[in-house]
Amino acid sequence: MSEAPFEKIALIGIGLIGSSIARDVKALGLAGEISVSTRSPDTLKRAEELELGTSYTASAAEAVKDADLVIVSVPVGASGAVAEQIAPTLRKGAILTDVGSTKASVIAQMQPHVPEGVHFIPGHPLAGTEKSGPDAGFEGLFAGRWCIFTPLPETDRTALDRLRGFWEALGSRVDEMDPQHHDKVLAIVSHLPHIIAYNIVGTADDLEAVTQSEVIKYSASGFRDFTRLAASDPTMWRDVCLHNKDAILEMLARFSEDLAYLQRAIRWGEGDKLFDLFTRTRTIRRSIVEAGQDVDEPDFGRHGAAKKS
Ligand SMILES: NC(=O)C1=CN([C@@H]2O[C@H](COP(=O)(O)OP(=O)(O)OC[C@H]3O[C@@H](n4cnc5c(N)ncnc54)[C@H](O)[C@@H]3O)[C@@H](O)[C@H]2O)C=CC1
Ligand SMILES: O=C(O)C(=O)Cc1ccc(O)cc1
Repeated sequence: MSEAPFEKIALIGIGLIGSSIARDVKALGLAGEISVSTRSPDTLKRAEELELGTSYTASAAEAVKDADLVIVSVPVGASGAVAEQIAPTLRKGAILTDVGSTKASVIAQMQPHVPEGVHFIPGHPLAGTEKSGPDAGFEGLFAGRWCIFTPLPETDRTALDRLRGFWEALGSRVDEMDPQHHDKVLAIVSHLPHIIAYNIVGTADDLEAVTQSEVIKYSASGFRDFTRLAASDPTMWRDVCLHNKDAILEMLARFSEDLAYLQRAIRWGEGDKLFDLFTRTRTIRRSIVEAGQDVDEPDFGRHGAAKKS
């Protein structure tokens, strides 16, 4: 029998992302042991019922002992506290990574606690859903999706290649980026769409002239797409907003300017302006579909692509 690439993987946080990683690690035999730790006793119990790991503990410090790979999958606002808890028991030579949706803030919170000899490689898989908790995870979530690393200048290349191999085994494609650039890119492609969704659904809920039951009864598919995003985890998205504040505010300012342009064009009946914008945006959608990034298409990236050699 061939040896697993990692002796022991510690998963700190076992919600949608942590539990999806656990399912893949198990299915693909990537670790000899999987220790699971999370703050909430109910979640830890559920992870055990789902047999996501080989050991379970409420103590993150206990979980990381002897682990050669530690993956922190908690809301970004909790990353600093987790790093502080695990610092004293991290094994020398271990790889420490995370999956947080913002990177500059996670680095600022975690790096000061990382002991000498531990390889800290911040990461972000661009894969997920609006659901949360250990039951929401599934095998193959990361297949065909990007995982972005935002390594520090001093990051050890051998450790980085090892972590790259891990994500590639899960079926992901890996890219590297500067953390500030990551935060700007994600602000427009992920954070703003969620904020817009929360806002439009909130606006619909606040209307006096249209009842809530009418919104539900007549919701067209466009509105339904927004409600899916607006059902995303409130803790996670509160943290994303607070921890990528500058980039989000910058993108929101641009968005508001462009919205004012549209508003003006509608007010003054400038159909050509509307038509030109709507034509330009169509090509973006077509490029996404052509690049194979349209995961809403049935069966894309969901069924065992990670298992293909
Ligand atoms: N949900 C998504 O689609 C994606 C989320 N992410 C990022 O992944 C991370 C985890 O997100 P999800 O798995 O979706 O969240 P989740 O809500 O499903 O799970 C979060 C886990 O963290 C634990 N936790 C919370 N605070 C903690 C603390 N202080 N100490 C220890 N454990 C704690 C919870 O008990 C739970 O096990 C977040 O940083 C998020 O930004 C990244 C890509 C996609
Ligand atoms: O559910 C969706 O459409 C998402 O966009 C999931 C998602 C949420 C947060 C991330 O940092 C990455 C992916």
